[in-house]
Amino acid sequence: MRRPNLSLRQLILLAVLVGIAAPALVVLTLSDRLTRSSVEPILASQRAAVLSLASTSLVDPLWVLDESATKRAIEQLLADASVCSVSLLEERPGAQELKTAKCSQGWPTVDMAAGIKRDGVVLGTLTVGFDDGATDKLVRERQQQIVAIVAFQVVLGGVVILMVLYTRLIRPIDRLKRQASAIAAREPHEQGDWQRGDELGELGKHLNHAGEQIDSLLADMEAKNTQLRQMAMYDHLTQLPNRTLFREVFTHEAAFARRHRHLMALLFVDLDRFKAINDTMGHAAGDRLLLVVSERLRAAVRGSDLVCRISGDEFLLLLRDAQSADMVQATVQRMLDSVSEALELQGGQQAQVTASVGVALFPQDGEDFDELVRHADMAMYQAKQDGRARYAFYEAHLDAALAERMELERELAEAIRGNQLVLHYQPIVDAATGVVRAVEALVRWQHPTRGLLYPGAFIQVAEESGQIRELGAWTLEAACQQLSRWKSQGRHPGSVAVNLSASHFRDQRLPEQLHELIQVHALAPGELTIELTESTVMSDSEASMKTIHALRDLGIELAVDDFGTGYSSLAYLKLLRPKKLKIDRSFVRDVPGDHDDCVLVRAVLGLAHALDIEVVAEGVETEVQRQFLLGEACTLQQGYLYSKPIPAHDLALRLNAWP
Ligand SMILES: Nc1nc2c(ncn2[C@@H]2O[C@@H]3COP(=O)(O)O[C@H]4[C@@H](O)[C@H](n5cnc6c(=O)[nH]c(N)nc65)O[C@@H]4COP(=O)(O)O[C@H]3[C@H]2O)c(=O)[nH]1
Repeated sequence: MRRPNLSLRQLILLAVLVGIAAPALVVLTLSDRLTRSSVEPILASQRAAVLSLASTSLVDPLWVLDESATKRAIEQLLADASVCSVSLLEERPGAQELKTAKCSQGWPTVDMAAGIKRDGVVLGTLTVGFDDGATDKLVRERQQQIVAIVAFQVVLGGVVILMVLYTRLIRPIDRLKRQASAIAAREPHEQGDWQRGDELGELGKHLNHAGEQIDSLLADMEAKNTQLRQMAMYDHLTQLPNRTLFREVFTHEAAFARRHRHLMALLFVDLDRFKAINDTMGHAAGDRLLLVVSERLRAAVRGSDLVCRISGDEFLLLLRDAQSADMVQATVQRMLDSVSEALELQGGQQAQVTASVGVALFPQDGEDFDELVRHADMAMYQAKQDGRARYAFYEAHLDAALAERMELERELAEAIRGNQLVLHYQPIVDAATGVVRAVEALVRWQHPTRGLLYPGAFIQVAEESGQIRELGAWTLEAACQQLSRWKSQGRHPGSVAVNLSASHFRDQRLPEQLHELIQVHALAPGELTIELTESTVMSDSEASMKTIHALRDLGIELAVDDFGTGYSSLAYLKLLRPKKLKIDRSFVRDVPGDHDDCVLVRAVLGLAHALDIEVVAEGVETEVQRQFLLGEACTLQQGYLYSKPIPAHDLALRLNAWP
């Protein structure tokens, strides 16, 4: 059976009512019987006493037959309030029964009789009719008293119990309930003042404590939630929205723009050569630069436009109400100008960075976020291809070629990290003796689907995407490791040459890194040759020269690669003082048949000998070329005539065979 759903207050009230009123009712119900049972013996003994007294008072008058005294005694008896009627029957012969009554006919009476005796002689019988209505009256009076007492008890008991229960139980429980509800509903609530030492006081104190803990947990959770939301939706460095939030806002705005036929522009901004700046100036400087750039981007657009950072040096911007392509163009140009202004980094370092921007318009260049971002990304690539520090609008025909190129970049990043790169080695031989003097490490990419790729297929991509630094680091590590392994196997190929490109030389930390590498692999500095091209030295010559000098100071050898193909500056050659010059194979290819090439080779050899620089002829494919070069005292030669670049394992077998 379901219990009625009563509140505590109702239940207590009910309990009090039942607990107090029920006994009272029982008392009242039984009071008639109880009163009667207590009153009746009293009345009976009173009546017996009256009867006995009356019969005693009649003894003498009856003995002496004094009629008047008998009457007086009977009248006296009749005067008693409890007596209704008196009847006297004398025992003497001829005596008449004497009957007197004062109550009306039919009045309830209780008749009691007693014999009147003297010296054992029965003189008569006295019968007294006692008023039975007196019993009821007495019982009623008693009952009224009981009712009054019970009522007083019920009221007083009820009031006292209810007051105590209300002040000591119901009210505190109400307070506890309110406090607990406020805690549960996470409403602001005050601590209860629980001074009392009973169970409710204890409970109140526990609730206060629990409330405090819940408040602090909630505050903690709130703070964590805010932090998580901040982390999930905003970039931690610049505090700009991140891609997730940008996508949300874009989706919302796109629906609005579609309804109101507004034009929106999505801008993909990528900083040019940021990675190089980050690597050369350090990460703190890179972070500061990103902060300044993000400020500039924000300032260049309207407050209602959205700027977000999606990764290292990439930003997305949403121009909500673009109005026209011309307006977008003006905004983007303003933005590019602002970004490229010189800025001061910590410690007064000056820096300058430019950005390439790709623009895709909504809805014409893409219906959804991913498509639009992809197209803006492609347009940004186009801007990079066009020479950086500029913008390009997405055009449908960009798709195929750029997508392929971007895919290649992504794959290359995976390749560098996923160990898909391998080094092949090509010996540099003393043509007079056939002894291997050195090996050049040349990188290959073991592509998972396209087979072995040669540097021509990916070095430029690595250069342009900034991945060349990572690739170079990998090559240096792998080459040094290999040389060290050969050495430990007793097969020393002289030294190993590694190609590094211009951006490596802009990094002032390169000497330190190479020094560490040499130490780790227990190589002598002279066992590592760095090949660089003339154009490397020419670009950003001041910074590169600093690095080059530091390398030379370390004892690391330098070789100028492809000599003769760049803007050969003799002044630089003097400054560089490389250990080796490598005559480009385009000059070797046609010797001795081509007179000009022969003159050029001789000139280079003459110059190098004068400056005490060794010369390596590249691309030697034929015996005739070998003989010609030997005849010109160019003994160090490299080319297919001796060996193509081959895997380390194959080269080791060859080294066994060579003197
Ligand atoms: N036709 C012909 N070619 C010959 C002959 N002997 C050698 N070669 C090729 O000439 C290139 C010599 O390397 P390089 O001038 O440093 O030119 C290299 C170098 O500038 C660059 N490269 C290679 N590996 C790396 C690397 O690890 N880092 C960087 N930054 N560049 C690299 O890629 C260029 C091309 O490398 P590869 O394709 O391996 O091409 C190699 C080699 O296979 C020959 O007798 N005839």
